[in-house]
Amino acid sequence: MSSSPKEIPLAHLIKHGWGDRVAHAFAPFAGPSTVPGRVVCVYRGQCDVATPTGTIRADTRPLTGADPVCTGDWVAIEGASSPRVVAVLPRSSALVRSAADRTSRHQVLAANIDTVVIAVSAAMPVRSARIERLLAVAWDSGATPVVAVTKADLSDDPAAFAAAVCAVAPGVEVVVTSATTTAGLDSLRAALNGTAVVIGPSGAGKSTLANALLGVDAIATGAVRAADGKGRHTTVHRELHSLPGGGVLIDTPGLRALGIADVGAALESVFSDIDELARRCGFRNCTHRTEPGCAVGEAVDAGQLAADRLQRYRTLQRESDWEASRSSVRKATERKNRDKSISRDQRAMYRFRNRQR
Ligand SMILES: Nc1nc2c(ncn2[C@@H]2O[C@H](COP(=O)(O)OP(=O)(O)OP(=O)(O)O)[C@@H](O)[C@H]2O)c(=O)[nH]1
Ligand SMILES: [Zn+2]
Repeated sequence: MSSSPKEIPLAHLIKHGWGDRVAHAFAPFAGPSTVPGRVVCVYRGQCDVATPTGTIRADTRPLTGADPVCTGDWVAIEGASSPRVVAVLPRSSALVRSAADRTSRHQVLAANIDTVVIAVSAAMPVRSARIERLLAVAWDSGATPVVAVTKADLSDDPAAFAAAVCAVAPGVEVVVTSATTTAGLDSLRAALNGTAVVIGPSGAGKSTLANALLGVDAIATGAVRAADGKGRHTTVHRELHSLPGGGVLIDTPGLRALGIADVGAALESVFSDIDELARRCGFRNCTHRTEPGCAVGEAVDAGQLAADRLQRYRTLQRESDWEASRSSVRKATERKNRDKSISRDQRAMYRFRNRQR
């Protein structure tokens, strides 16, 4: 046995996704009284963190910023009797949405994720725009999206449903599942990699699916209101669980309105079919409206591309551009405020010096 402080028992951390990348990221923070940990659940001013010696509650108030940590973050912890988070390690990926309150702030839904599972209920009609929006956020995170069609047992024709989903999710694996019959669960397990996060609207069956993958009822689930098929927002926290066969799963509360952040390049992945066509347009900066030799327009005319899909692409692009301009305004304001406070500090310092003379 070694007495080196760096020799930490890692079994509990490995279960929560510890690996070479994280070990490397933690190295600069390592110290005799510092341990690594992964944020499992976030509360106001506190969070639950999986550490080498088990999951503990830690204080996040030493950190600055509005939402200093989020579920999935790797952190450095100090203090055995009253543990506190002293640093957040750089994120390898982050699922970000634009704040619903229209402040220009963004909300990080989950960090350090490898797979984004988009839950789409087969008990409801396909909502293309919503799926594309979820895909935009997923691709933008840096992780790989997978669509899990849920509640296949409630659909008359799950295959047709899946085909309609595939049409708006080119290049994305679509797995048809039912937590009730357990159909498709093994295929979904095989599609997961590292840390997976499940997102989707309330009532889509995210928690039920997560429980089925976990093999235990670790997460409370809710009954869907019969009248409108809408969920009641059972899940309140984003919570990280370790999967029995390896890997990690984060369950999230239903996303009612999902504002996209500046997702620029991610839209090319979401609409890779259109992007592919656009490469063949006569003009490089073709807007696919009235230009001659527009391959996108030709595909619409030939019935190969749905006109409404092109329309939704434009809508998301506008929203993303608007978010991009908003965030550059925000950054400029932040800079101005920082400069203001620096000059305030400088004035205070000069006053102080003058008094010393
Ligand atoms: N028939 C059937 N019902 C399901 C299936 N999966 C989930 N449900 C039901 O759908 C309802 C909503 O499921 P939840 O897992 O709570 O949905 P959720 O997406 O986690 O909802 P929020 O926590 O509100 O975001 C519950 O009544 C589940 O029993 C399934 O595979 N088949
Ligand atoms: Zn064009």
